[in-house]
Amino acid sequence: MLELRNITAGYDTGTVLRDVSITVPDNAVVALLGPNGAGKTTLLRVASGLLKPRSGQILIDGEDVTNLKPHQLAKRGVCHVPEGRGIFPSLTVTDNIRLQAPPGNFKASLKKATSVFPRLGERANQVARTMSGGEQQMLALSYAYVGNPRVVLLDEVSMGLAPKIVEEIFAYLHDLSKSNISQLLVEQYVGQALQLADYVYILDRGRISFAGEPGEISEETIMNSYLGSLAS
Ligand SMILES: Nc1ncnc2c1ncn2[C@@H]1O[C@H](COP(=O)(O)OP(=O)(O)OP(=O)(O)O)[C@@H](O)[C@H]1O
Repeated sequence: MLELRNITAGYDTGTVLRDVSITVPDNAVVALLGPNGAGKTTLLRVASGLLKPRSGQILIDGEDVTNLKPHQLAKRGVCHVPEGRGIFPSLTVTDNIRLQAPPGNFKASLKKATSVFPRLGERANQVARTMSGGEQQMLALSYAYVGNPRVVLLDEVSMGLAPKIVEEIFAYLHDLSKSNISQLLVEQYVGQALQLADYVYILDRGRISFAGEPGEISEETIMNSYLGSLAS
């Protein structure tokens, strides 16, 4: 279980998150929704160790891991698929997977990635930057399958993709949710995120404004809260 407890964090320009607490239980999908600029990406960066919080704690199974570096958190099973994909654009598909595979596990990882995403198998020797947006996103998502993580932090993985590819991506996330890997999902497709999620948090201007199960809140209420936030 991954827990962010009473997190306050921000940048030189100011505080972004104030006293934010969220829990990602084992084998659960947690959707983190909220309007632009609410602090969702910032919260994922705190969870993966890229941004140190000013106060608060990160806990894995109750153990305080707040001071661990990103690569140490990755070793503990936290896999971050950042906005903008986080792949190595000048490397081939195969080399990207090689870098993500656990030591000594490259061949098995390549096999796993290409069985989940056959398109990656067809493009194994292609340089990542020359692939379509959807293919690049599959490569980024394959990290969640090959690295053997416990929790995957997914930052707007559907961003900028055609509706058909978005559908495919959600189908993969659905598959992923059947394995014993948890997801913390930041998504602009609120309806799809609600369908997939076991728990939902809404972040508004750096604070949690709703925490509960998807059945407790409608897509319409969420969209209205986005509009309210923009208007004020
Ligand atoms: N590296 C940075 N330096 C300074 N300010 C930043 C930095 N990154 C983000 N911010 C600011 O922090 C606030 C929250 O940004 P963040 O990207 O976390 O929001 P978000 O909820 O993910 O938004 P979006 O849905 O638009 O991606 C914004 O006001 C943003 O301008």
